Amino acid sequence: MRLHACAPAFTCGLKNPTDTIDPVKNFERWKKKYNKTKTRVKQEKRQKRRPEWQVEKEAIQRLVNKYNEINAKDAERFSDFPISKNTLRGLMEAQYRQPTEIQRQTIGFALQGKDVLGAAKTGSGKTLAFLIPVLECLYRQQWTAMDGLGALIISPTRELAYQTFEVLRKVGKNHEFSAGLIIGGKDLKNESEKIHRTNIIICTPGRLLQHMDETAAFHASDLHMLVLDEADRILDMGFADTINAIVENLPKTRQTLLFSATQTKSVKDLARLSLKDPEYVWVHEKAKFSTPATLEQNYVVCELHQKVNMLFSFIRSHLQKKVIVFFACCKEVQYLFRVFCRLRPGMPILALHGKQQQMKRVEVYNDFIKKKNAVLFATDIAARGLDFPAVNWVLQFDCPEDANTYIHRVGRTARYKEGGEALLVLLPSEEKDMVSQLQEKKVPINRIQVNPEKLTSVQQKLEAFLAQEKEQKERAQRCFVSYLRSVYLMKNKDVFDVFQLKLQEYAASLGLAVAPRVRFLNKVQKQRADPGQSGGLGDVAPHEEEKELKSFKAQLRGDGLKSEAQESQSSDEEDDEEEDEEKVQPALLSFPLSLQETDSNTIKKTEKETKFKEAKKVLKRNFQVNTKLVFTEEGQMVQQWPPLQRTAVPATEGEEDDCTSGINVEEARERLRREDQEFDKLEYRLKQTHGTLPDPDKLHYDSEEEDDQISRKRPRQQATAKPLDTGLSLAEDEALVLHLLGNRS
Ligand SMILES: Nc1ncnc2c1ncn2[C@@H]1O[C@H](COP(=O)(O)OP(=O)(O)OP(=O)(O)O)[C@@H](O)[C@H]1O
Repeated sequence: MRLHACAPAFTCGLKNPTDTIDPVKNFERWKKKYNKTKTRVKQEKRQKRRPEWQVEKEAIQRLVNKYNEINAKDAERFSDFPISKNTLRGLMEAQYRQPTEIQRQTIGFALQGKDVLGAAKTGSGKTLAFLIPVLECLYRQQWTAMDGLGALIISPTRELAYQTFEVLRKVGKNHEFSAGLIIGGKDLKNESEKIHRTNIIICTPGRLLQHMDETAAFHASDLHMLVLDEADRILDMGFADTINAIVENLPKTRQTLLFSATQTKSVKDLARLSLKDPEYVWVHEKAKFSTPATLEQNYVVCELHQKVNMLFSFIRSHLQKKVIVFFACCKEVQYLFRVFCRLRPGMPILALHGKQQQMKRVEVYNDFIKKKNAVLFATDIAARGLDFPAVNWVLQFDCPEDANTYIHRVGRTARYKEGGEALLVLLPSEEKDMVSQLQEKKVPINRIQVNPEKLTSVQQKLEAFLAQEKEQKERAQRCFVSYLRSVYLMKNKDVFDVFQLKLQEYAASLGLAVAPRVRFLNKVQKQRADPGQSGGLGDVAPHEEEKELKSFKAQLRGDGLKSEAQESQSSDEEDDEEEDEEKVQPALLSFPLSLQETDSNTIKKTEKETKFKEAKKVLKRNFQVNTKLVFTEEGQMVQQWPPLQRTAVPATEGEEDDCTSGINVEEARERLRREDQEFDKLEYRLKQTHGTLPDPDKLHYDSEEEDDQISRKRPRQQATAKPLDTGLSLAEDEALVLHLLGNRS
């Protein structure tokens, strides 16, 4: 018997044949199962009768109970973290399955409610590292539209804010929260109506502060989480006041997350944000290099007057690549973009800088994302955080301000396990100190040689363009002055020395026959020669000079942040003009995360209608239709924009024809000389009247408008010569007009 009793242990689950035929035992087994199912069904019914929020609350509690058990080391998938089903589904649908290192190491701390300072190389996935905790934080609180602002994400640039908003839309689409993008624009009223119902705000600092100051219904007293993306940039001296003022309006109980690729542990910064025992997560602190391993980095030393030729030659030899070229200031981008379009290197050229109006910036951003091969001319506005897919090359045409800026710029390529190449162009005077700075920051960079004989010279062509187009010449002059000013304002005088630059050669390389007068340099030179003289730049107190320097640099780079921060006080005529343009655009995109697709579709629809209407208007406006359309070998239409404009100096006989049959360089030079004479005469006359020469920057102030905007200040006859901006490229416009004309005839 005993043996029998033990038998099941040895039979390994084999049933006793007598069981199957014993009806009593069978019945008991059935009854047991039946009772179990009955209780489960009863429980489920009871559960269903309970309100949804209560069920959710229990689910939340189950998640929260697991927070203390989070083991970052073992988390191989997002589902290994105790995060809500809605977030997990959003991540899966966006094809995010395994967390990256920075995500693995920070999500746990953030879920536990700790303040986090996260730093990891560029392209390592910092955005999700803060977006997931933001969604989970509000989910935990069962946040609703009625609760107002729950999380605030501050970005240094509008582009980065826009990009973060897009990622949030993707991963947060299964949640019910509303999200808003506040990145400038003047339509405060429209924003004010929605802002108090927005749960997650992604913003640039200036605009947010404006709402805090001016929108009565808006308050952040219930804020649970503050995120500073690219924290070191936001906490930079130039933005300190804005951040201080914002933080004053936030509750002290909030949780704070700071992320950047180049983070400092500056005690001052942390005190400003009142962080509470923050967790420092520096993923690549012990890494041999501070840039991605898949990034190949080189530099060349090139004379200033050879840089434009080098850029052209570089582009010509990388026609099938996606390239970003970084410049020191907006006016360089504006000028070189235009002339490079006209040089037709054989690939699409785009430009992104802070003087463009917001819609244009977004359009360029999206355009560049879509393109397979293209070159983007940009200021440092594009240096941080932007995630352009498949960028092969980053070329730094102008030396970056410091090693951190270098790291962020090159970080636009070699993102998330991809490869990339970076080339830094240095002047002989910049080489020694910049290279040692980079080595200090653990940037592996090698010098390579460029054979000067292999460079294609474009100087003559530029001279010819400037001879044909007065506006272009003015742009070249402003580019010249702005570049020098940007060099002069650089803090690190060991790297940047404006007095070592050969001005005449540089001017010539831009196509200018004569180097424009640079008033501030003359002033400094005088000051140097006669240090006792008062009223010069040397009189400025050091800290004031620094402040001025910071603010001016922000303007030069056109990084949007500073101009936003000081929007209301800006005395810069150009910015005013631009902000007026922005008035017509809604600056707040606010709607539940799941509904956003519909809204963007509506915007597109209306855009299309107006393009057609505008094209019809173009027909009525003596549009020049007999213009050559040029295609590359791959069949892509070559940009014909910007259109030609006539010079102020009347052309001699025969010169007119040159526009269509190529460029007569000699005649163009002659014209340029005559124009310079005219310019000198004008200067002389002005000097007679005012006693001092005008600043070339100010003299041409009114032509500083948006790239493809029609200047409201330009003389009438020039304004009519400009084509109407239809929102299409000129080539597309022309094709459309030709098509319409064809239909009429
Ligand atoms: N877990 C993940 N799985 C797959 N791809 C990811 C993951 N996390 C991020 N990525 C992708 O990696 C790329 C870089 O991410 P992200 O822009 O967040 O980097 P970053 O660290 O913020 O870079 P930067 O310092 O330049 O701002 C993006 O294209 C993103 O979609």
